[in-house]
Amino acid sequence: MMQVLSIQSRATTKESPLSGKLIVLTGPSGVGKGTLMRSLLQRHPELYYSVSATTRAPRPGEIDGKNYYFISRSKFEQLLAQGEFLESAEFAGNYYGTPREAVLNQVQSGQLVVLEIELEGARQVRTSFPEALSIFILPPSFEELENRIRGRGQDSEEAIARRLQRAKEEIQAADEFDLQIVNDDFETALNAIEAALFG
Ligand SMILES: Nc1nc2c(ncn2[C@@H]2O[C@H](COP(=O)(O)OP(=O)(O)O)[C@@H](O)[C@H]2O)c(=O)[nH]1
Ligand SMILES: Nc1ncnc2c1ncn2[C@@H]1O[C@H](COP(=O)(O)OP(=O)(O)O)[C@@H](O)[C@H]1O
Repeated sequence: MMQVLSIQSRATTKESPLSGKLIVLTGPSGVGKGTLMRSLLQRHPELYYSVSATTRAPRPGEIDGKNYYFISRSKFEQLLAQGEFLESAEFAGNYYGTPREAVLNQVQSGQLVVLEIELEGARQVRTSFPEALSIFILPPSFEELENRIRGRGQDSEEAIARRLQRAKEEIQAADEFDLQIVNDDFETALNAIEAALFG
């Protein structure tokens, strides 16, 4: 369960200068972000992967505190009101948010911190952390995206429909990001992310 973090006082909307590096990874549901992140973390365990809070129910195999902090809507709204999130958004009927203090501490201690977040959250981070590196993961085609989200077998028909509708809007925004990487061949995409992070 996520600890309620100490309240951060913020004089300005811009966060303090960073000594580490913040990376934002965004892409439509089902494109392969989670799979890419798991492989990247296996190659680079020194990366700090920001665990988000969400009101979505856990999928089979998802662990509280590892994949997400799974919390109630009232808890999420309490944390949001207390300014505990670096960014937050509603996506497909659930809330998602990045714990502010954990991320700031890690970046300010010189870590490479990865946020795997959707488009609205990425836009908020772009405002408060203009120096963050933002990467958008694209599917090779919309049909392939649908095949993957169905193939994953973890979303209801209603959830799939909502996610695919949102995916059309998100893909239109890909050019807002510093880098667009097509996740067609998995290893190629993984190597491209690695090259972006480590040069
Ligand atoms: N804004 C924001 N989006 C998040 C956060 N955590 C996860 N997301 C995004 O929420 C969307 C839905 O995530 P999830 O329910 O795990 O579904 P999936 O993308 O199909 O695996 C994805 O685009 C995630 O990248 C967060 O803390 N903030
Ligand atoms: N390059 C790829 N080619 C084919 N299938 C992929 C590829 N990358 C991921 N997948 C599969 O697509 C599905 C969705 O991947 P996932 O990582 O859950 O997406 P996201 O986290 O973006 O929602 C999973 O079944 C995953 O194994």
